[in-house]
Formats: sequence, structure tokens, C-alpha cells
Amino acid sequence: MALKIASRFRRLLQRPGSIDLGPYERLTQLVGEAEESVQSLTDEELTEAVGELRTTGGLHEDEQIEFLALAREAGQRAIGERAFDGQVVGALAMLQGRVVEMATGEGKTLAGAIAAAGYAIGGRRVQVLAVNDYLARRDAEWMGPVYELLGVSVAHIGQASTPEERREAYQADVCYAPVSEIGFDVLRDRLVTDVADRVTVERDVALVDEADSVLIDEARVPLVLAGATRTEELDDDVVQLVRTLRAGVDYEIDGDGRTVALTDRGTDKVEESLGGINLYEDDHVDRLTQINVALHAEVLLRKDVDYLVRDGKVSLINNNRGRIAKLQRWPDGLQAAVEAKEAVPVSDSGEVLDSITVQALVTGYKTLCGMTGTAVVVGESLQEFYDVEVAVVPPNKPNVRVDEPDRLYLTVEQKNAALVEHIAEVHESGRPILIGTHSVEESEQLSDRLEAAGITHVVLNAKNDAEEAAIIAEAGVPGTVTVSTQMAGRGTDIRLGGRDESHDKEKAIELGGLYVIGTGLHASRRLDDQLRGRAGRQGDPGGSLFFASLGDELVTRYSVSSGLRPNPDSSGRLTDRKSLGVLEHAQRVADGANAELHRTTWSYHRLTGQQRAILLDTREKVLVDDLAAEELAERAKERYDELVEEVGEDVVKDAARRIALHQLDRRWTDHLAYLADLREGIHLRSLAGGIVHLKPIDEFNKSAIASFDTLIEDAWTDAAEIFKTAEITSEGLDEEASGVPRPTATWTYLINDNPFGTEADRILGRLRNAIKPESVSQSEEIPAETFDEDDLPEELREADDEDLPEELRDADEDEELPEELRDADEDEALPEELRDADDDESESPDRKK
Ligand SMILES: Nc1ncnc2c1ncn2[C@@H]1O[C@H](COP(=O)(O)OP(=O)(O)OP(=O)(O)O)[C@@H](O)[C@H]1O
Repeated sequence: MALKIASRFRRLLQRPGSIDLGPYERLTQLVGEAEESVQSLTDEELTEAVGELRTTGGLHEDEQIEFLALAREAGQRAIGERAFDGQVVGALAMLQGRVVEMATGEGKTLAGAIAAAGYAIGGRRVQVLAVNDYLARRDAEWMGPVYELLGVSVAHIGQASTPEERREAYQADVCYAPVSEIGFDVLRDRLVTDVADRVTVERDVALVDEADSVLIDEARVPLVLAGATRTEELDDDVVQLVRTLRAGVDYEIDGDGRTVALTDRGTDKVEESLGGINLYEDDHVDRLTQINVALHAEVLLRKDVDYLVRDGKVSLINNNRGRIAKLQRWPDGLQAAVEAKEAVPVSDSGEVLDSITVQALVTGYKTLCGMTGTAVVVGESLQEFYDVEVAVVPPNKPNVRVDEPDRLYLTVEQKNAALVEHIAEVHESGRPILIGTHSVEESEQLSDRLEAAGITHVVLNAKNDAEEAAIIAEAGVPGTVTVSTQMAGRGTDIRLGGRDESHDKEKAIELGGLYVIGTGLHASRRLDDQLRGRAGRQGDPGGSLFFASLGDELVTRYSVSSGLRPNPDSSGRLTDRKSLGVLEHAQRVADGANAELHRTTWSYHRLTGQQRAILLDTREKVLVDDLAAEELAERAKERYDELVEEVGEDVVKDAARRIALHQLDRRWTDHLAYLADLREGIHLRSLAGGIVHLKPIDEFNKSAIASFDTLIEDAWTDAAEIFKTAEITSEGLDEEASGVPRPTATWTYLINDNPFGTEADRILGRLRNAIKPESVSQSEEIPAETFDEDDLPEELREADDEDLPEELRDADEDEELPEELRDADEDEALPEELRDADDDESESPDRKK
């Protein structure tokens, strides 16, 4: 009874959303007691003792205790780190499929390695999902000696790994890899025509590092496999022409800054420049598409914010991480348009062969666990989407970091001035400062301001992860000012006094430790906390402070500041509760919007995932069995028998397999394109307030099911037709001549998705719809996009955007919205599926539609 009460009491003390750690703590105590008996073992005996625990059905409790005692000893011997109790508790929780919250610097790397090894000894195969190449390699190598002593094989994968290296790495007991690389391998394996070409293994245990980033923030990011079809070039005259167009006169930017379109005047100008053609005639559809795509690239995609130009190539910046996303590209003509804009060589374009979201990838594992510094606030989402619980492990030494209250200013300019002044003041004392910005562009602007103020500093701007890690590791040296985007150099320990703690560590402590300054609040408190968490590691002193202004994107997008009566002091600072409340409100709305968007996206992807599983089931039978030969022998019997006679049964079976695989893949690619169109059409109809009889998701599912219904049967019918006339000799099938060519090249990328398709999908879809209304069902209900200048606020009508004062350039968004939407707090006026939707990812309804 007493025990029960104690346990209830303990539960009450536990952080909300976290599970009770009591059972793990009791086991950890037993691990401590078992430790002495393993200390006398030689290294060989230790490895042998772990080997004896190897089993196939997972470790029982007493085996877990023994294993953890051995693992603790192995950590001590191999890398001089004896796992603290908290790390053992964390490892135990992960071994039971939990996501563990441990603060920065508490040693997640070792805790994760112990858990991974524990799974491996229990007969499971583990993939540690890292956030980038650098961390995958670093952790695999760092923990390598521990694994070795435990007799557990370990490997890692990075973007540069060859197929052979990947195949071998996946075979290891524990494989560290960026989540995107695993996803791309899964997609590529999906397309093989020979089983021997596969590299991945069955997805068994996923141990996710930075679990909240991967499972929540990036969950809806689709990983895409595209195949080359042709090189798209933009005509130079189109590129030149678009450059002469003027904002607000020849084209208008949509209220949410996400779409752009020609005005009537702009259309006239373009038509005239192209020799008096009518852009809207069927003959000029390609031209119109080119113009619109080029315009989008020219005015909406910003160099150094959306992409960087390096080594003659356009690299996308992953906005979630503020770093270059290698191998990413925009689909279809958009990439070519940006390449033309930047005058770099045009790369191949292609079609989407398959795609999978991070969430769908992760839910494909049999067991999921993970670790992060900030999990508990997304505990409910983790439960909802992945059915995993969070275990919050308290820090080894209490956190003494001082988090100062946010400093709010009226305008962005006032905030920036105060920011630089404050940095200068603190820097004067020599206290090490780490400044977190939201984008590479912002980092560079701040850098200019710091330079003007004579403050020596280093800037991390999306170069490479290893370099960033090396720079940020030195951020704790007195006198250092480091400017960094939120995620740059993450996973790197910032020690006071520098990487080896030899540069005035004592002074750094005396000065109050690392001081983290945020240049603006993030869309979620959790992201703020990630930045703060870089200071005050392992009980070190430290501090944090965020600056904000009512002009920040967070506020202008998600909150209402117009009803306020701000009363700033002479520096523009606001200290009244009501004004400060705006920040919290904006973060709450943004958080809610993201959660809703996540839910909606997932609902759109769930059916596609189920359909993919059905398709893959058939594909697998074709690949490993003789299903294709059986089907085609039945559907084209005469030809089949004839060919067997001519070239032998093995050749015919192989040809049948290749033809069938091609047709299944072809149909799937077309189906995906159809789904993208479908989402687009439904989205536009609901925005237009057209006749929508069903909820958008139901409408989508109904059509998607109907389209998939006959997909496999249609693929067989086509395959049989092709088989009848295919070029098949004793050498095998001539794929090209038979009309079943494989893609000449494939590449992968990832994009920020929203339920209605990627941004580029949407632009292209809209273009298609505007141009060819018959291509989308019920499209007559979709009004063509027209931009009526008279609807614009006076000062925007004729003015070139560049001529406007800065606040107006961005501020016009609100003005453009109908009254009831301007400050719409809970988005009541929006169509249901858009309520709370993240503006960043979805379109805000404006009156043009
Ligand atoms: N048991 C231990 N004994 C001694 N040092 C340890 C132990 N565990 C971890 N460390 C050290 O603590 C530091 C932080 O470890 P680690 O980088 O794994 O933390 P983390 O929790 O992953 O932090 P982040 O949130 O930045 O990823 C490292 O320098 C590591 O060597």
C-alpha cells in the first residue's frame, strides 16, 4: 500500500506527459550493484560475457541488468566514460521503445549507443537515425570502441556512400545514417529490377536522434525519387523578359508572398515582347508556363534564403535547418528557372518516380525509440502519430542557466539596434556569446551590423557540418562572438574554454558561462529551448535572452498586434503584459497550426501509403517469383509459347519480369502525378468556395481509391500488350526498342510539403489548371486567377515594391486580406482544412480566388 502511494506521489512529481521513471531507476540501482562483478573481467572476458547474453527474442530484465553493467564498464574502458545513472535510465527507457528527453550535454550519444547495443544483443537490427552525415559518422566512430568491446558491429552511411558500402553498412548490428539517406535507399530499392541490387534490410529498430526534429518538425517532409526524362532549358528571351517586369505593375505577389502572377498590363507587355502572340492560345501554353515559372523563380525564390549558388550549382537551403540540403532540387521547370536566373548550367529535369514522407518511413519500423533535448512538449503528438511515450530524465547536475525574460520592441529596426547594443555591452566583459538567427540571410545582415559596431565575430552559414561543428565547439572561449542559424553545428558540445577547455575556462565560468542570444522567437517555444539549451550544459553557468519585435514574422503571421496600444520607451522597448502576451499567443497559434497541418498532411499520405503497400506486394512477387511469367503466359499464351521455343524459358521469364515491373512502376508514377493534381484541384475548389459536397480529405480519398482500383489490372493488361510485340532475342529484352525504358538517371531530393502538394506542385498545378481547365475534373468551378489592380491598396497599385518603405513591402499582406480575415484570430473564416494552417506551407485564402 505504502509503495502504491509512493508511486502515485512520484507520478504526480513527474513532468506532465512523461512516464514514471521509477521502474527504470530501480533497475539502474541493480545495474550499479552488478558493476563490481564485471570490473575484474579482462577485455576478452567482457566481450565474451556480452556474447553469452546474445539471444533472439530480446533481453529479459535480469539479462538487461547484466548487459547494462557490462556496457557501463565497456564505456569506461573504451572511451573513459562510465555511463551516469541518468544515461542508464535513458538507455533502459529506449530499450522499452520510449523517446527519452535528456538535456543538452547530458550524454545522449553514449546512452543511445548502449540502447542500440542492447537491442542488438537481444537479436534486433538497429538503425540510428541521425540528422546529418557528419553526426552519423561522428557518433559511429566515437562510439566505435564501445561497440567493439561489446562485440557489436557498427557502421555508418553518408551521402557519398557507394551502393556496396551501403549494403554492407546495413548488414551491421547497428547502422548510423541520416534519416534522408535511409529514405532514399528505401525508395531506390523500391525500383530495382534485380533483387541483388537492393541495399537496405528490413526496417527493425529505429533509434531516432533529435527525435522531435525528425518525428515532428520534419515528419511531413517527403523524400522524393525522381527519374530523368529530359533537360529543360528556359529560353533566354523569357529569362531576360521576366527581368524587365515590375512588381505591382506587371505582376502581383500574392498576400502570403507565396505566389506571383502577371497583371493584365504585364500580360500585354509579355505578349507584345514575344511578337504579339496570345499567351492564352493553346499554341503558346509552353511559353505561358515558362513565363510563370521564370517569374516565380525571379521574384519569390530568394538567393541566400531559399537557395545558395555554389560551384556553379544551385543548392536549396533547408529552411528547417538553415543549411544546405545537398541533392535537393525543385521539381519540374522551377529548378531550371532558378538556374537560368543565376546563369548556371541547367541540370536534368524529371518526373517523380516515388516519394515517401519521413513519418511514413519511420512508421515502417517495428520498434521506434529515440532521444532529444526537447520531447515532453510534443509528447501528445508523439503519442498520436507514433504511439510512443516520452521519458524525461533529469539532469545529472541541476541546470543553473539564467533565462532572462524576452525583450520586446515595437519595430524590427529598434530590435536590431538594441540587439547590437546589448551584444556590444556583454562582449565588453569578454563573456562568450552565441547568437541564434533564423536564416543565413539574417546571419549575414547581423554580421554586417556587428562589423559596423566593431565587434569581431565568426559566422556559421550553412557551409558544411564538420566545419560548423569545429567552429561552434569553440564558442565557449571568452571574448568569442558566434553567429549561427538555429540548427547549425547542432549536436556539438559547447564547452566553456573551448573544445579542450584550455582557453580561460575559469574566466568563462566567472563571466557567467556561455550567453545565448536569440534574434527572434521561433514558431515554437520548443525551438527556443533548443537554442537556449546550448548554454548551461552539465550544470555549467550560462544565460539566455531572446529579442523580439511586433514586426517579427512570428507576430505578423500568427498574432494580433493591431488592437494593442503600445507605449514604448525611447528605445522602442515594450514592457507591458499585454504586448508581451502577443508573443506567447503567436507561438501558441503557430504551434497549433503546425500540429493541424501535420495531421492533415498525414491524413492525405496515409491512403497513398496503403496503396503503395499493395503495389509493393505485387511488385515483390514479380521480382522474386515468377508471377509475371505466369500472368503473361495466361494473357498472351501464343506469344509466350512461341518465345519459349525460340529463346528459352529463362530469357522469357526475365523479359516478362522486366516488362511487368516497368508497367507497374509506370502506372504508379502516373498515379502519383494524378494524386498531386487531385489535391491541387480539391484545394482550389475549396478555396473558391465552389461546390464541394464532401470534406476535402474524403473527396481526395474517394477519387484516389477509384484511380488505384484498376491500377494493377491495367498494368497487367498493358504488360501483355507490350509483351506481344516486344523485342526479345536470346540476348534478352531490348527495353528501349520495346518501349519500356528505365530512367536514364535518378536523383533524390526532399521538400517541405503541405497537404495540397509541394509549393512547386501547386504552382505547376495551378498553371495547368489555368491553362487547360479540362485537365482537372469539375475544373469549370475553378475561377481563373485574376489580379484586379483596383483591389490593391492605393500605394501599391503603381508603385514598384522596391520603392516602398521596408515595413510596407511585407506589411501589405494584411491589407490585402478581406477585413474579417485580417486579424482573424482562430481563423474561423477559413475553409476548414486551412484553419490554423501554417502560412508558410499552405496558401492563405485571399480574395483573388
Ligand atoms: N558518462 C560520461 N562520463 C564522462 N563524460 C561524458 C559521459 N557521457 C557524456 N560525456 C561527455 O559529455 C559531453 C556531452 O555528450 P553528448 O554530446 O553525447 O551530449 P548530448 O546529450 O548528445 O548533447 P547534444 O544535445 O548537444 O546532442 C561529451 O563531451 C561527452 O564526452
